[in-house]
Amino acid sequence: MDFTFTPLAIPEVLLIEHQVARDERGFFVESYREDAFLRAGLPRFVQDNHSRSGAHVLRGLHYQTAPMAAGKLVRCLAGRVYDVAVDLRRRSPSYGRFVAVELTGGDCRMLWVPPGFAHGLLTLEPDTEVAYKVSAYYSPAHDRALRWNDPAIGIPWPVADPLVSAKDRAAPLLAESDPGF
Ligand SMILES: Cc1cn([C@H]2C[C@H](O)[C@@H](COP(=O)(O)OP(=O)(O)O[C@H]3O[C@H](C)C(=O)[C@H](O)[C@H]3O)O2)c(=O)[nH]c1=O
Repeated sequence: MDFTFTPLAIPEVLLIEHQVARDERGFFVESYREDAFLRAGLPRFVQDNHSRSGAHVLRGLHYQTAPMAAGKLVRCLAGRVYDVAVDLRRRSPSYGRFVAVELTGGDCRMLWVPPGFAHGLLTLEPDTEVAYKVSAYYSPAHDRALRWNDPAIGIPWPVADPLVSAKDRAAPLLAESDPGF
């Protein structure tokens, strides 16, 4: 099965689509092939994550600092998410800008969020499940958060008052942070 890798408005962030084998039983996909992803310039992955959330839950904006900066290959398994990547690379022309896509369970699309970007997601339906591969192990010492509703980033989250963890509610603004990329 083939994959297509489409650069978004910030070209390092990719929307990845793949073929689907559908029949009367349902569907089958190859959701990942190392050879195709390495050929597309993505790194190898070392950890798989999976979260389930109720509706209108916002997780993020999160990133890990060097040398544990992690790229994330995000896929929605069930429900619907508004998924966001924020460019934290100081010398990038798109520093502080974001790209957002909506992913739904079974839509067979994934988002590649490279190292150097913060990632956040807002669930739009109950029992939404997201699975994502990461290119660096979780490291609490390098785990950082940015304020989800930082006006300097200006993400138009589709829900005004989502459920956000205490840690994320207390996250610093971009202007108060030094992600170091
Ligand atoms: C990320 C992570 C967390 N944890 C532990 C730490 C906490 O005890 C618990 C929940 O962690 P946290 O509240 O950081 O989980 P999320 O808010 O879903 O954060 C994630 O969601 C946003 C959208 C991301 O992009 C990151 O992958 C990740 O930060 O799992 C682990 O044990 N391993 C891990 O890799």
